[in-house]
Amino acid sequence: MSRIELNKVNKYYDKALILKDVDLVVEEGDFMTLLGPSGCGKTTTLRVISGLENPQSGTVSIDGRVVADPKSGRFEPPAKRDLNLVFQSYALWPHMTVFENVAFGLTVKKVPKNEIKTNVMSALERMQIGQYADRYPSELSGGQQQRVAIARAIVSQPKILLLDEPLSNLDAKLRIDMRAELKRLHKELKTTIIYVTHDQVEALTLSSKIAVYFEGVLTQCNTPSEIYNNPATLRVAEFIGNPKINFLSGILADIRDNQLTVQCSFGPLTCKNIDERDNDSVGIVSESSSGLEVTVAIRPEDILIEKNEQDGYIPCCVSSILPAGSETLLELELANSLLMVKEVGPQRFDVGDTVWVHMKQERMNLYENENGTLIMRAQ
Ligand SMILES: Nc1ncnc2c1ncn2[C@@H]1O[C@H](COP(=O)(O)OP(=O)(O)OP(=O)(O)O)[C@@H](O)[C@H]1O
Repeated sequence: MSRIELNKVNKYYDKALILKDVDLVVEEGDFMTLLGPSGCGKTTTLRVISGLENPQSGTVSIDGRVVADPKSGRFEPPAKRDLNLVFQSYALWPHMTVFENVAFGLTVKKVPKNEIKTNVMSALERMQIGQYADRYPSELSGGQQQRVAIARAIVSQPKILLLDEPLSNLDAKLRIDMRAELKRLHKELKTTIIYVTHDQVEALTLSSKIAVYFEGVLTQCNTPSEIYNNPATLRVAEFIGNPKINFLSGILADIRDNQLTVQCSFGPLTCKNIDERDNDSVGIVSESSSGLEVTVAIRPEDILIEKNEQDGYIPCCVSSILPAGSETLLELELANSLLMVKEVGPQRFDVGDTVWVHMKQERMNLYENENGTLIMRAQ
């Protein structure tokens, strides 16, 4: 187990600034996922942590030991950082058997032969590929090769495992199987894992923490449930969740008696006032905020839908229906907005129906339009 800390890390490739003042703490035993769109700097962060790249400024520390600090010229090479990196491409040696591939690092370190055998077989068994020890990589499926790559990374029992999109070459079913195996592996080995993906489902399923990046800026780092329920910015809210979160824009109209009213094109929406909530990271909504242009964000599963008129419900028209087995997605027209609603269970409505919706007050997040930041969080 190990703790990793990045402090104000800036990384340039040529003149392009790729990582911008990145502060990131990965606690011992964390399964930290770096999540973000293509090109946002996830792999670069892994490379800086591993020592394959040196930042131009800022520091990288492992267990309190500074391993990179351009200011003082300190730079510890990858081999001394007690970590292992698995790339998206498995990079197995084609002329070596599975056993030899996994044993390679230990052989180079001149570990005694019987110890190598025990450790390699234990890593292969852990990845459930012991029976393939004598095969060559070309005789294995993509998923099996991926397991060999992970076995090779864990055989030396590194304190830190860095995984760069390790499941991206697998088909959908294998990805799900391998996710479960990675989760089990993390639980068993208790290694600190830093995992790169642009697949949000993977991130939400596997991680103890998620760091969301956009264009080299670390925008939010928190638990999967906090990232999902209380995204720090409109951009994080839009990026996380499938189907996408609903945004309803309006003007902050009234703040009183712990009630906050946003005037939207279809009428007023009432949310609970921040006074009832205690989170320092959220901006304060005061009476002087009246008139502010804001966006209410609410997830499709947090909207109740009824066939008949109900007190406090808003009428909408069903514009499209997407049945998806155990759930149904409905697109509703609400004034000039479209609202996506997720209903568990079979389809109850038809296109053209008038339905009545209720948005759960306690599930609404409120963002200031000007800078896109969260000013009032859902509970
Ligand atoms: N060796 C390099 N030289 C120059 N630019 C690079 C180099 N490596 C990466 N970049 C650029 O740095 C940016 C961040 O790349 P990085 O690989 O960290 O992104 P990523 O978030 O991992 O993306 P992806 O999800 O597509 O793998 C990209 O714009 C990329 O083109």
